[in-house]
Parts: sequence; C-alpha cells; structure tokens
Amino acid sequence: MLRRYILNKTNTFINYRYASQSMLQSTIDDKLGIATLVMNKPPVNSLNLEFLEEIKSQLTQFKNDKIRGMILTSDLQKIFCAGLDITEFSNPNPERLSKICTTFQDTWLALYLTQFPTVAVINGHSPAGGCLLAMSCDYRVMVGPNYTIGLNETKLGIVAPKWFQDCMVAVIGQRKAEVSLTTGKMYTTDQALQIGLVDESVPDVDNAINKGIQFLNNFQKISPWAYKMTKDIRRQPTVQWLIDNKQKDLDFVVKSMMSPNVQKSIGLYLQSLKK
Ligand SMILES: CC/C=C\C/C=C\C/C=C/CC/C=C/CC(=O)SCCNC(=O)CCNC(=O)[C@H](O)C(C)(C)COP(=O)(O)OP(=O)(O)OC[C@H]1O[C@@H](n2cnc3c(N)ncnc32)[C@H](O)[C@@H]1OP(=O)(O)O
Repeated sequence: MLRRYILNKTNTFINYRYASQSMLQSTIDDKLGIATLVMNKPPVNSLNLEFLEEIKSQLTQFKNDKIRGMILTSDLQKIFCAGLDITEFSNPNPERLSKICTTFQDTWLALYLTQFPTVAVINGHSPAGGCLLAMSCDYRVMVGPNYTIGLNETKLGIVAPKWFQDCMVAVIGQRKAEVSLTTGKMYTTDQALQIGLVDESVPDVDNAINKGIQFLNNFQKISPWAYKMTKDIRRQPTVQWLIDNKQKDLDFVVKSMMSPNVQKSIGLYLQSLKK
C-alpha cells in the first residue's frame, strides 16, 4: 500500500525495481537512486530472527545496488516497529536467543554504518528496538501527534545494551539519554521533536516521505566518499565497542534473559500486553 503511494506521490519513481520478501518490501528508484525499505510484518513488525535476517540481507543487497539513499518505513497502520519480538524472551531457548542476539548486532552494524544516507519515516509507534532502528538512521521524520517513541527496556525489567544506549546518547546527548533510559520513557511525537529524538514532525505520511526525500536530496552535491568517511569518524567509537565486545554483549543478554527475575518481569509485561 505504502509502496504504491510512494510511487504515485513522487511521480519520479518511473524506473524502479521492486523486490518483495514476505515481511519486507524494497523499491529502488533508478532515476533518483533512492531505495525504500518497507517493513510489513503484522501485527506490529516485531523483530524475530527471520525478520532480522531479511533486513540484514536487504541492507547488504542495497550495498551492491549502489543506491544513493534509503528510506526506512512501515506498511502497518499505527506501528513503525514494536522492537524485538518479546515472545522470544519468554522461556527462551539459549541457542536461538544467541542467534537472535548475534543477528541483531550484525543488522544494527549494517544499518548504522551504511555507505549511503538513511531516513526513518516513523509512521507509527516505535518502542525499544524500533526506536533503535530509527535512531540508527541519519535523519528521522515522525508522523504526529499520536504516536510514541523511546527506549522503554527498563519498563520490561531488562537492560538496553550499551550500543542501544550509546546510539541514544549520540542523538539526544548524555543527560537526556540517561533520564530517558533509566525511566524507560516513551515520548509523543511533539516531545520527541522537542528533545531532538526526531528531526521533524509532520501530520501525515505523505509529508513525511516528501521530507525524507528532501533530506536525501541534500546529498546530491556531497561526495559519497566524504559522506561515508565523516559518518564513520562520528560513529566509530560506538561501533568499535560492539565489534570488540560482541561475545561479552551476547553473554550478558543471554545470561540476564535466563534469570528468574527477568523471566518474571517479561511474563508480567507480556500479560499486560495481552490485556
Ligand atoms: C530475543 C532477543 C535476544 C537478544 C536480543 C539481541 C540483542 C540485544 C538485545 C537486547 C536485550 C534487550 C533489548 C530489547 C529491545 C526490545 O526491543 S524489547 C521489545 C519492547 N517492545 C515493547 O515494549 C512494545 C510492546 N508493544 C506495545 O507497546 C504495543 O503493542 C504497541 C504500541 C507497539 C502497539 O499497540 P496496539 O496497536 O494497541 O497493539 P497491541 O498492543 O494490541 O499489540 C498487538 C499484538 O502484538 C503483540 N505485540 C506487541 N508488541 C510486541 C512485541 N514487541 N513482540 C511480540 N509481540 C508483540 C501484542 O501482544 C498483541 O498480541 P495479541 O494480538 O494480543 O496476541
């Protein structure tokens, strides 16, 4: 639905390539060199192992396609992405949990370090891992006023890994990130704009896509090499920490997820969602 809208709206996607895996749709406008990656995994685009693998593989494909920019958005009504699939946390199989963790680390590295500029068009709620995906893009346009975004992990009784936290610090600064993270605060679109968690707020998705394209057009006169080097220098410390500590990070997540206290919190949180 959204893909069709983008094609009609911009009227520029004349020469486009379209690829659809079941949960992810990608469109490349050959004229503009802009790719659109649309998440479509009802009901809430929760990130499980298979979905993460698809996202990672599509990002790798875009690298080969040599696109000039990418928009990440959702085809679902009211939801950008609900974060990691919480059912995966409940009584988890340690092997599968480790695989999800590693795949999520790799997907994030691929998204955070793209050689092309990226925009998150946040057209719905975006908690936790959904917020991380948005924060990892170069620019965020959020549809308002009724959606929410934030890293709410403490509300589930779990801990956002260091790379989640550092990513938030990079976007909104140390003090605001510390308060947001410890309280697990979810921000409305207007609040998110006020603290700089998103760059623009617009009333509807049409405007959001247009703003995203406008942002990407800024790079028409920027050398791709200068862009990528600059981004790497800015993002290197966070990335390097994860590369150097991948196993430690994974061990911490798996160990803490298996603990009875965390399992109790996850169980209660899942029950509250069902209600
Ligand atoms: C397994 C992971 C292993 C390793 C991790 C790897 C690396 C490092 C990891 C990190 C460690 C910890 C980090 C975690 C990050 C996360 O992302 S945790 C996920 C946090 N997400 C949330 O808290 C979102 C909860 N959901 C909501 O707030 C609402 O559902 C939402 C606002 C998104 C939508 O509201 P609404 O439109 O009213 O829909 P419903 O609430 O009715 O939901 C519809 C059905 O979807 C189910 N659901 C919702 N969110 C999730 C989810 N994240 N995972 C799985 N399922 C979800 C919900 O229960 C409903 O199901 P039902 O229809 O009742 O069966």
